[in-house]
Amino acid sequence: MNSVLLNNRYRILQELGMGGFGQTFLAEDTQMPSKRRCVIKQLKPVTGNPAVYQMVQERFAREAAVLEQLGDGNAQIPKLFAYFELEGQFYLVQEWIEGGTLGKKVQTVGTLSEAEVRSLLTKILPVLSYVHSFRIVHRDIKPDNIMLRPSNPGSFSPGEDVPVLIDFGSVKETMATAMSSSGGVTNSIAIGSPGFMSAEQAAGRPLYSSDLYSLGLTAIYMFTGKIPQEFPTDPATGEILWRSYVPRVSPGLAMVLDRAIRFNPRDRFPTAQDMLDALKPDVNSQVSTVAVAPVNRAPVPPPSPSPYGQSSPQPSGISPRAVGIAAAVLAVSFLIGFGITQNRVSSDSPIATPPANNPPPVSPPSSNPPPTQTPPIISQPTTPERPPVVVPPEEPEPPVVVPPSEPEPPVDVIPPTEPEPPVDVIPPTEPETPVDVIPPAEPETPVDEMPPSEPETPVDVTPEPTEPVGDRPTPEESVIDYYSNINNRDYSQAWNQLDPRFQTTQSGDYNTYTNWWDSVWLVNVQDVNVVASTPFSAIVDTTLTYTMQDGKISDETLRMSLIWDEETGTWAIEQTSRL
Ligand SMILES: Nc1ncnc2c1ncn2[C@@H]1O[C@H](COP(=O)(O)OP(=O)(O)OP(=O)(O)O)[C@@H](O)[C@H]1O
Repeated sequence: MNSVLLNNRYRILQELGMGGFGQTFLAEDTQMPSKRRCVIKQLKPVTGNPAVYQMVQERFAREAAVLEQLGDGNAQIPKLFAYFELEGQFYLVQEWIEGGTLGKKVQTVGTLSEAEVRSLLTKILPVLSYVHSFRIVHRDIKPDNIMLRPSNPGSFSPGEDVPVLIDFGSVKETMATAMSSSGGVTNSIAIGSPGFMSAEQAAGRPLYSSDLYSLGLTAIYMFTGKIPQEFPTDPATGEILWRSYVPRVSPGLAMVLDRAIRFNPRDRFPTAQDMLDALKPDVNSQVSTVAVAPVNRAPVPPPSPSPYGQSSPQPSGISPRAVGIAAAVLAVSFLIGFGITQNRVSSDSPIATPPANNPPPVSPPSSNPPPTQTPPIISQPTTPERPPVVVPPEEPEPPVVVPPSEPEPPVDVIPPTEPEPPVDVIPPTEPETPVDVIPPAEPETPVDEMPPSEPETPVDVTPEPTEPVGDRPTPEESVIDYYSNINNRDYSQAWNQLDPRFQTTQSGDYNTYTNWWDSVWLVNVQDVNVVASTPFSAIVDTTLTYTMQDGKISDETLRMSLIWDEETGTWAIEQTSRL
């Protein structure tokens, strides 16, 4: 392969890694005067279906645009130099980051001191904050995906390392696009790395705080050289019990890490900035006691291949209990069901929908009869008089850089938060077969591979996925984005994805809407299937699994009517009804 120029331009110098979606190479760009080095990431889509492949192509182009934007705006994210498609495979050409990964460093020089851990966290959190401001969840924060670039190349001074985030999950997720057995679009696996991945992310619904969870476990790895699966968990709460392995950590930092890795996202820091603030000595006096723990410079055993072929650090001997923890997370995934994963809550993404059947337009599931709804009929083309996007008064429209809007963590852990139903709305009843998913039960069989979300071989497309018009989002994408907003507690964005008529006639008011959704911990989109569509309207059947705050789970399928709003360039949810 050395003599061959990839895309008539890039000379492959060396393979850097091989993962579940392809390979990563170090290459030189023969069309640059300097023959500068670059990293080429080759990605193979999982689908063999031509219709899905076209969708992958389009998503890949969009994700590449996001990666370009991210890399251009932050020195701690590799720049995207180019992207292309060749013989059915997709390629990203990225800036080569000098240095090694954090995982490699711990393996070679040993665990880090508290000062070093703090320093790295303080340098990484602003990058995560930046990434989240683009409404993107990285989804694969772990020691092997943090490069340490010496600030002074040539000298290796641990304190001066600048962490660089590599390997964003969104592109891999795009490659995982597949056709579900019902003909809808789905993702075949959850993206992330077992152990470092939170339960909600394993279930296909990553939140901003999922990255903070992974970062917290990465920090604990820096301290201990142990991957998350090596720690026991509290059987009652699901929390990872790591403190006894780092006896000399200062209480302040221990508290920060404890909160970052809480099982329930509501108990974590809502934003990267919050976590950064908590690390500052002036905010948390306990943190000011920087206990410099003696550094164990004994190298950590080298990693063995992870399920995705990534060089995740692995224990030399994983205890059965540790394996059980990983399996527990995956068990939760199974319980909730792997669904369509849309990590990026794109600003160009329209559409949203509340669980139809319920009272308020955007509310949690219920087994009660839904309010009478108009039968699903393809709606009229968008009326020119359609009012502009309504911004709820309670939550002003986020600024250009949209901050993550996860809810403030409650004081208590996983409180039953069934809100009072609105007067004119039938409250959702308890799901018939509640399943306890918080905390995860110890699974019987350890699983160290991500299971495919769609167990059956995909069936041919019926009907074809909607054809995007230009850069228009598809109805499927819009539905997915809507629920991503719900899961990210970005209610104002979700509310704006409802047609104004739907807002007033079905949802009651914005407060009702948010109260209802607050009773839902996670909505997992299992399947999105376009039943009929025109350029102006679409009927979409969406199968959802709701995990309530109290751990109960219920499923429902909604028939959603979407209309195209030319003014905002988005699909709006006009009405929903339960099938
Ligand atoms: N921009 C970069 N600069 C320098 N080295 C990089 C860069 N990107 C990746 N690498 C190196 O290549 C290795 C493998 O890359 P990467 O993690 O992106 O893919 P992978 O492990 O092959 O598969 P997967 O995408 O499934 O994780 C990394 O661990 C890192 O050492």
